[in-house]
Amino acid sequence: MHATIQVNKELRTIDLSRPLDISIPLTDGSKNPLAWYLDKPVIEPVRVDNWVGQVSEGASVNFNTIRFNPHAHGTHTEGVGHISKEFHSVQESLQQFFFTAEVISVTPENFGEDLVVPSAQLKGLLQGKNPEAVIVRTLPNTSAKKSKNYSHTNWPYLHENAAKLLRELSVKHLLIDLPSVDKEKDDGKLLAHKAFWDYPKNPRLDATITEFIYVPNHIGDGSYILNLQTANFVNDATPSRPVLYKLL
Ligand SMILES: N[C@@H](CC(=O)c1ccccc1NC=O)C(=O)O
Repeated sequence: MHATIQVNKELRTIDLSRPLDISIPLTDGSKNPLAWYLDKPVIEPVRVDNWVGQVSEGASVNFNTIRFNPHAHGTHTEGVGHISKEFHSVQESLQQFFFTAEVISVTPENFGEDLVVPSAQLKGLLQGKNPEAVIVRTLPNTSAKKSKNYSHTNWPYLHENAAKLLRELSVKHLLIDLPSVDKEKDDGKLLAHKAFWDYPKNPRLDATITEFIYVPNHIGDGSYILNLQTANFVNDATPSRPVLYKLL
């Protein structure tokens, strides 16, 4: 099924039968990716007295309870409520689900002991484009990202000015293939989160950050339509499933 959509004044076509999924599936397996010092998710049948919620154990249905953390266990989308004193559900920040998007591949640069994506690199890669969403793939891009335990690894992060640049370009949705856009252990500074959301000065309630995506190498850099869907959890963050469609 093809859909023709109007993007600004141009008509563009996408093929809905060719979704490019850039989420990481959440499982209770030992290969599920991890961060923030948590153990893997738990998916287990409900047990009440002698009853086990599993068809192979005699129940009529499979009836699992899932225990997981959206920030630690895979692809998730968050709003400014992730860092604010006041409660804000990410759902307040995501009320439309299709966006113009640009995939860029960045090479984090040495910065003291850290690897950082500087503003100038983002600026160069965006080539003056003005998408609603920017999808950041960090290089090297290996499939090990889908099953990595990131705890205590000091992963690469966006320089505060890189996040600020995206805000100044009015980018509403920032997606990245790391557990956080910020440094793992930063004493709570969260500089890139704050710069992107303009928090606390002028909090951007209509902007989201999606972390822990994986952009397979067969998806080239360039322009796409992004469908960003989440489970409807009322929380600062929720598991999400970003899907790209190539512009034909
Ligand atoms: N970088 C922060 C910690 C942080 O961001 C964080 C810590 C535990 C669980 C989740 C965190 N951030 C998640 O998005 C710090 O070092 O204080």
